[in-house]
Amino acid sequence: MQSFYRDTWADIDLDAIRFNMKQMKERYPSPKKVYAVVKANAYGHGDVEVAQAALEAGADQLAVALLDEAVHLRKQFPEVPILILGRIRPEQAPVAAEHNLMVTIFQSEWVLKADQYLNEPLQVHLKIDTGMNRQGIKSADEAYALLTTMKSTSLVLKGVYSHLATADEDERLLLETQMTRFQQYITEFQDYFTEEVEVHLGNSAGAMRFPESMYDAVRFGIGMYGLYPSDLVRDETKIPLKPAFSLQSRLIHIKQIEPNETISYGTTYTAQEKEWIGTVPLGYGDGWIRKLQGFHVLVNGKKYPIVGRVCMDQFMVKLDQQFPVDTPVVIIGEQQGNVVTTDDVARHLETINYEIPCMINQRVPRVYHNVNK
Ligand SMILES: Cc1ncc(COP(=O)(O)O)c(CNc2conc2O)c1O
Repeated sequence: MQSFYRDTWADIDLDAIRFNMKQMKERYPSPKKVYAVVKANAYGHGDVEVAQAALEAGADQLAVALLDEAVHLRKQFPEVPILILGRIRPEQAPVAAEHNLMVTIFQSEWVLKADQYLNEPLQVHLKIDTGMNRQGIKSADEAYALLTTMKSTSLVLKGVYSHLATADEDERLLLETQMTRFQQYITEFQDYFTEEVEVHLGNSAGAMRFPESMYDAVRFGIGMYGLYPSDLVRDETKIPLKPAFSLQSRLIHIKQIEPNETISYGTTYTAQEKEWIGTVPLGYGDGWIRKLQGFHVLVNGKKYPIVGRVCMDQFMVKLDQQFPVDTPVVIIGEQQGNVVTTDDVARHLETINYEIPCMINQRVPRVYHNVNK
């Protein structure tokens, strides 16, 4: 039963999520662990639905960015290990402990402050910054100070990890530097990083390219959604992935305009001849931004250009014939053997595929397919 009224929606294929997770599990089998990275509402796909499908397909644990995301998922998944990748506030440590969440730490002062609020154990993963320069401790001295400080607290070390900045690129210097630095920490602090401490380093690119060098667990994000971290990873690994996200709509209006008539705000498009113009109910109010003027969509299996400025709720396309109202429009996905990919949209916007499903906001309903397995 459809629970929305509008003529635009995103189809999420949960069988694709399962297929992609199985590809990762095949290349990185148990007892190694795979985190399904479902932060940012599962990269715009829907965190609960994706987490459920990923777990069905063999994912061992979940990773999110925010305490808010983790608490939301804990309500749906009472037993699954959940790691928060971002920093939470020290005063929120009891919330994480109460919900049995794993928290990322990398500041000694945080450890001391959080412990003042805690009256039960809190599971933590130590983040090491080996070159991403975003979060993490930066030296062995810092690591020693933090681990020493931890001894007298309620914090329980459950993991140690780092994040790779260029695993998706044909760049070896920083990649090898990061891997070497990480191993140096693992060796130097082996008395702290015992069997119970999970060691993890890989994102999708690291996990797909170098599974044998990825320690105890990998954090599988973009690949789970059927998108490659880069063309290099796709071509080098040849791992088959199936895109889970497609974006559908219908023509809500079609008319013919005369030569020299203009389209939309600011008259940035002028018809050169009699032209059929269709209106599609998606706009920058949905995250389909104005820079997508000049991109294209599929109607009847053929690519047609977006003409004139994208509005808040609609955009216009130049057609080559009259189509009836309600004619299906594929904005991202396949139609009659033709395809517009998330990568095509990313290329037009001079960005990466990660950003595209994330940018399509929650005014666009997500419709889940192949839910129960
Ligand atoms: C710490 C950490 N681990 C794993 C992942 C998963 O990476 P993947 O999707 O390439 O597999 C991310 C993704 N973080 C981001 C992806 O894009 N921008 C980010 O900050 C991350 O920040």
